[in-house]
Amino acid sequence: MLTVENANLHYGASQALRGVSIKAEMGKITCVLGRNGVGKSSLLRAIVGQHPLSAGSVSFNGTQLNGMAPYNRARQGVGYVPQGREIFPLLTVKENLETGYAPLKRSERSIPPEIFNLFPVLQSMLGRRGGDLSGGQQQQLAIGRALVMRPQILVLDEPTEGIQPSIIKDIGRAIRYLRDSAGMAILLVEQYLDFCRELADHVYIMDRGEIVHEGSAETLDTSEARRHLTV
Ligand SMILES: Nc1ncnc2c1ncn2[C@@H]1O[C@H](COP(=O)(O)OP(=O)(O)OP(=O)(O)O)[C@@H](O)[C@H]1O
Repeated sequence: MLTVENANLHYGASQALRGVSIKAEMGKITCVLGRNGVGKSSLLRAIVGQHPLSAGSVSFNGTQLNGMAPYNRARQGVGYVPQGREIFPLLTVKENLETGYAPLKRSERSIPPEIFNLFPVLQSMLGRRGGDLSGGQQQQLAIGRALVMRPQILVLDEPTEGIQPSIIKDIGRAIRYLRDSAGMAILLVEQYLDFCRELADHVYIMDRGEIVHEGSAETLDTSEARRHLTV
């Protein structure tokens, strides 16, 4: 289980997270909903080690991650799909996937065939440049790259952003498969309420750097959620 406790995060004098506590259980999909600028990406950056917390803690399956470099968090099993996907446009699809090898030992460096079962388009485009792929294909590539290191938790930053509905369905299916077959923990942040409701087991709503609501996806009060999602 991933546990974030009483997390504060600052950019200079401006505070982006205020006492945030969340949990993401193994074999469950946890979604943090919130509109633009409420601190969702900051929370994920703190979890993967791209920005330090000014107070609070992050732990995964009992190991404290605070102060640990991002590549060591990856070795602990934390996989990350950043907002905007961050695909290398001039590298091929295969080379982009191979960048996921970095935290692995030499003997472990292979692309799990499961990635191509989840996203067949990646296999058919292995030799194409990342920059030639559509936004949806790039999102599938970014998820594939994170899976190369065989994570135990997958952390995704707005996986539906700017993506056509058919590919959103494929991504939802892949996320469910990872939860059900591998017992992976999935933590995703989203603004897209329906995607979150259909997919998540547990939902948090974030507003202005704070968690303002928490509960199971089934009991989520959608009008309350929408109130926090509209400006
Ligand atoms: N590098 C930075 N330097 C200064 N302020 C930042 C930085 N990154 C984010 N912020 C500010 O921190 C707050 C939270 O931003 P964050 O990106 O975490 O929100 P978000 O909910 O992920 O929004 P979005 O969906 O737009 O990414 C915002 O007010 C934002 O302007």
